Amino acid sequence: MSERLTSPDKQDDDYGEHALRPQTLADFTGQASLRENLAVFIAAAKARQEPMDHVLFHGPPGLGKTTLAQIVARELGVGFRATSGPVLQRSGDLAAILTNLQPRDVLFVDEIHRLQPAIEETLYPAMEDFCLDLIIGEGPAARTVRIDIPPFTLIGATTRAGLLATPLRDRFGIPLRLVFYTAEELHGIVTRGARKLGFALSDDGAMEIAKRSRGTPRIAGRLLRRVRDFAMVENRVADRAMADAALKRLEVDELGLDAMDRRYLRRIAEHHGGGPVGIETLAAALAEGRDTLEEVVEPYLIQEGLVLRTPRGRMLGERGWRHLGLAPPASMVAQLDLLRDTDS
Ligand SMILES: Nc1ncnc2c1ncn2[C@@H]1O[C@H](COP(=O)(O)OP(=O)(O)OP(=O)(O)O)[C@@H](O)[C@H]1O
Ligand SMILES: [Mg+2]
Repeated sequence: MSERLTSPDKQDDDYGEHALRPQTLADFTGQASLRENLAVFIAAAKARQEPMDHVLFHGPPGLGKTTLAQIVARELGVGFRATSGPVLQRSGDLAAILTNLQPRDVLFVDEIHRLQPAIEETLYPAMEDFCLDLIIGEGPAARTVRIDIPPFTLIGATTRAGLLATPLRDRFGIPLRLVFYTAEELHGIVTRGARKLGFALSDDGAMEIAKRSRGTPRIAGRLLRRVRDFAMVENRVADRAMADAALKRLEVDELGLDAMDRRYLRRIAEHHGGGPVGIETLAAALAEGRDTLEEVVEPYLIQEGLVLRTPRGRMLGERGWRHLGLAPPASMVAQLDLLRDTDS
């Protein structure tokens, strides 16, 4: 997919993110209940001087999974080692990492739903009993030796918890789901970010960015940096009008949707009468990967009621019709009412 300003996916120019990344749990805005739970587990593990139980962070991209993993290690006062599902190619790679950990260290595995099956198998005894089953030799002479590894905390992150094998998912004692941020929370994040970047952003300017960030801190940070560019060049304080003008020029609309989102919504409205339409059909028509639609485009549209996921495919929600400036056909209104009734 081409680089979209409002895509929650990580992009090349996001190196600017590091400056904004919160370093402690207290510094981390939003995800209140998740944060409270984590604080308890961290305190308990520290008091017992044991490794914390394994944690799985799942939720849409850009909500803070990697950030939280780093914070957990820092708060526990242990080392942090990071790798990812696609990077780990051989069991030996994983064994090398595991045997080199210090006791109670955090091993962070990003995109854990993309682990090779053989590596998953290696991980099971490591997670459960802190040991590895190594195969020594080849052919009939091959034998397995079990070796101990330092007790550690595995922190997995995934945008697709549904794709995790059940035995793997079950081995995480602490599964935590991240949710989209409210505009108020993003307002706080944006305000703090502006302060860190040392630029003048008014309160309503911050709110304008917050409301258009698709509930996602990564996008908020990105929009903040772009608005700052405009403010610098025009030598103005970034207030609401300034932020609005900048975001309009970047084709980010009032709901934070960009051209891709609107293309997706319009496709359902104009070619499928509001749906239901299958995800594969949509992906082909929009020339996008199904994964991208499901992981990156749809979660926010669904959460905002612009799109509904039904057993028979995607439907445009009432809000989706309105956002396009269209009225849903009468037959569609009846269907949507029905769906709403079964929902509640
Ligand atoms: N609660 C927060 N407060 C302030 N900034 C945040 C918060 N959560 C995330 N961020 C910012 O958003 C950026 C993206 O967060 P992060 O990389 O942790 O997301 P992620 O969930 O790991 O995404 P992905 O699924 O793409 O790996 C961070 O660099 C950080 O600057
Ligand atoms: Mg991440």
